[in-house]
Amino acid sequence: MSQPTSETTGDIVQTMKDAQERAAVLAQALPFLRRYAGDTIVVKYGGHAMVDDSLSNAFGHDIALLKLVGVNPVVVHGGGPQISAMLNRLQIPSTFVDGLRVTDAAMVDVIEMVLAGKVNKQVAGLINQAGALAVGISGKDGGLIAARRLRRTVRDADSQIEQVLDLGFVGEPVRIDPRVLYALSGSGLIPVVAPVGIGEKGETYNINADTAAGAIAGAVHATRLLMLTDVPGVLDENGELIPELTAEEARRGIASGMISGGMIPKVETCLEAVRAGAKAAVILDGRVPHACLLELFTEAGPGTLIRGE
Ligand SMILES: Nc1ncnc2c1ncn2[C@@H]1O[C@H](COP(=O)(O)OP(=O)(O)O)[C@@H](O)[C@H]1O
Ligand SMILES: CC(=O)N[C@@H](CCC(=O)OP(=O)(O)O)C(=O)O
Repeated sequence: MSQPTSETTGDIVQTMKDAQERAAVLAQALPFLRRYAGDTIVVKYGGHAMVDDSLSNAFGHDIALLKLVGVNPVVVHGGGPQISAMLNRLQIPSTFVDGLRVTDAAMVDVIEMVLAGKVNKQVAGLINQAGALAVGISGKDGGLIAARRLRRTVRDADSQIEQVLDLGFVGEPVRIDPRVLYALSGSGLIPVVAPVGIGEKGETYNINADTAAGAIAGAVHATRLLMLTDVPGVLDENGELIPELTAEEARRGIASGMISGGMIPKVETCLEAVRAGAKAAVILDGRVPHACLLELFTEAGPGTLIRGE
């Protein structure tokens, strides 16, 4: 009988070590698996995160795994870059106010096609390919997101007169009817929601995906709202990650300018979600592979946690 060479012995030792490390990670996850069993976790999946194939596949696997271990994930996706690409092809220019795309009647048709069509099916497909069953719907299905025209006001610096801005068919959720989510989740399926809402007269509204995810997380009393973004979380003046932020600290951070730009609506959405009924919200780095699993099932919890007051 031939003796294994030292190289193959080394390989075997390494394989055993890898397996032991994996087993240790699984064992560490057990208390977290118990903690979240049967809970609803809302995950906001942004359009930028979708363009990297290996990250997208890891995301699909994470969501499928959550369902398999007894958690009820609800995915709310964005699609800003995908909408911009289609509008560019159609030579329709976009303008943004405070990160919101000003949306006229012609644009809202294109936006609904992109969000509730291509992107919605693509995200559901990622999860399906990972072995779970996801169903793509829009906020118009089952009356999930009743919306109205968003009213934005700005104050003129000189005259101090307030002006109402017309953002067209940009909507804000007024009522969430979660029955369609419960029906799907209760049947072993994973709802994947496009952030499109329906108005009183049947008109369609384009809703910022963060806002839609926050409203849904509040309405279903989600245990966690996970907001995947392109930074490690909320950073302080020195660029260090803030692991936990109270509502008061968040308000001070916005007032001082420490929290600015796109992070303002994100933090405000988290505050609104916990006010409305979510237990906590986490802003975390979607560029890290398996960010959702790391957040939920390890001590490391890599992002910024925002709890209710
Ligand atoms: N204190 C802060 N901590 C982290 N990011 C911040 C902070 N203040 C402003 N930002 C900016 O907010 C951005 C995240 O918001 P946004 O670009 O709208 O995210 P997304 O496209 O994922 O929705 C970060 O890339 C960063 O440039
Ligand atoms: C009103 C508004 O701005 N709606 C967004 C909807 C998509 C979105 O929010 O996508 P991300 O999460 O990928 O940015 C838009 O038109 O781009």
